[in-house]
Amino acid sequence: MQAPFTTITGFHAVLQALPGFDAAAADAARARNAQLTKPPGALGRLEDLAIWYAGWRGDPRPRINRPQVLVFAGNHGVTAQGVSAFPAEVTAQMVANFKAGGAAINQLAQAFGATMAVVALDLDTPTRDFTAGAAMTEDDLVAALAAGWEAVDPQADLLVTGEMGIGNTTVAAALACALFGGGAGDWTGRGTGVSDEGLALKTRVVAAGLALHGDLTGDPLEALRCLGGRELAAMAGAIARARVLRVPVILDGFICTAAAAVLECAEEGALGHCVAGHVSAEGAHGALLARLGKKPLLDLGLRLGEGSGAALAIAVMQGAVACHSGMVTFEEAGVSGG
Ligand SMILES: Cc1cc2ncn([C@H]3O[C@H](COP(=O)(O)O)[C@@H](O)[C@H]3O)c2cc1C
Ligand SMILES: O=C(O)c1cccnc1
Repeated sequence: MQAPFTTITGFHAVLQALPGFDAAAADAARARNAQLTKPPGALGRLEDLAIWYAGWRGDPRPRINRPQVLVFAGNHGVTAQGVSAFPAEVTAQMVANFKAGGAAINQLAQAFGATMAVVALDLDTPTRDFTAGAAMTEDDLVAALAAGWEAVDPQADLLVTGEMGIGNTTVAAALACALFGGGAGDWTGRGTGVSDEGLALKTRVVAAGLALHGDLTGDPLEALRCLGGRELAAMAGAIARARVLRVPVILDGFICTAAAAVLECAEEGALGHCVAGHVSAEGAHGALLARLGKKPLLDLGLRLGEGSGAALAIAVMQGAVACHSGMVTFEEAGVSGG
C-alpha cells in the first residue's frame, strides 16, 4: 500500500490518528488466562505478553502464524569522521550477504519461521554528515518513512524491524541525545568496537552535531531529519504502519530503539504496540529503554543489530501465544482447581 503521507506534517497526522488497544479483547484474554491448566501466574511474564498481544490484535485467542523480519539499510555521511571500526562499503556488502542468506539475521529468521525482506535505501547516496548540515532533506525523510511503511506485509501478525548501516550507532546516539537530553557521552557507545580513542572521537562528533542543530527536543521528526538516517526513518515508518495494521512489533537494539523513540516523542503512546526484544550491549540501550518504559525480554550481550535480538524474542512471543491459545481450561481437562 502506498503511504498515506507525502510530507512530515502528513506523517504527524497519521501518528495522531493511530488506533488504540482493544481493552475488551484483552479482558477476554485475561479471563481465559485465569482458567488455563496451571497455577495462577505460573507462566510469569508470558501471561502478560499473551494478553498484551491479544489486545493489540483485537482477538482474545490469537495465533502467530506469520512473523515478518524487515532489515533496512542506509549509508551515513558522518562515517567520513572515522566513527566506525569498519568502512562504509560494508553496508552494501552486508546487503548482498543478507540477500544470499549468509548473515546472522537470515539464520534467526529461518529458525523462528519468519519471512525476511531486505530494503536497501539509496546506498550510493549517503546522508549528509550531520556535523556539516542536516542529514536529510524533508523529501529524503518522507521517502524513507514511506519505504518503511510500504515494506510491511499486511498479512503479518508480528513484526521485527532491523537495520544495517555502518556509522549508525553514532547517528542513534545523536538522535537519542536530541530527544532525551543529557550529554553526548551519556548516549555514545562502541558500536562495532571502536577503541577508547575512537569512542572519544565519536562522542565529540555527536556533540558537534548537537551543537550545530540546536535544541530539537520539541520536534522529534526534525531531530530525525537533521541527525538520523534513512534506515532509522524506514524503521519508524514500518513501526507506525504496523500499528495501523494492529501488528505488534518487537524492538531490536539501540539503533532500532532510537528510531522508535522518535514516534513516542512525537505522539505519546505511539509505541504501545511494541515490546523490547532485548537489551543490547551498546552502553546506552538500557537507559533508552528505561526512558520508554520498556522492559527487555532478553539480555544476551548481543551488539549486532540487523534485528537479531528481536528475532530471538519472536520465540518468546510464540511461546506466550501458543500457551495462551493452545492450552485447555481446568474445566475442559477435568483438572481440579486450587
Ligand atoms: C560485518 C558487519 C555486520 C553487521 N551487522 C550489523 N552491524 C551493525 O554495526 C553497524 C553499527 O556500528 P557502527 O556504528 O560502529 O558502524 C550497523 O551496521 C549495525 O547494524 C554490522 C557491522 C558489521 C561490521
Ligand atoms: O544495539 C544495537 O542495535 C547495535 C549495537 C552495536 C552495533 N550494532 C547494533
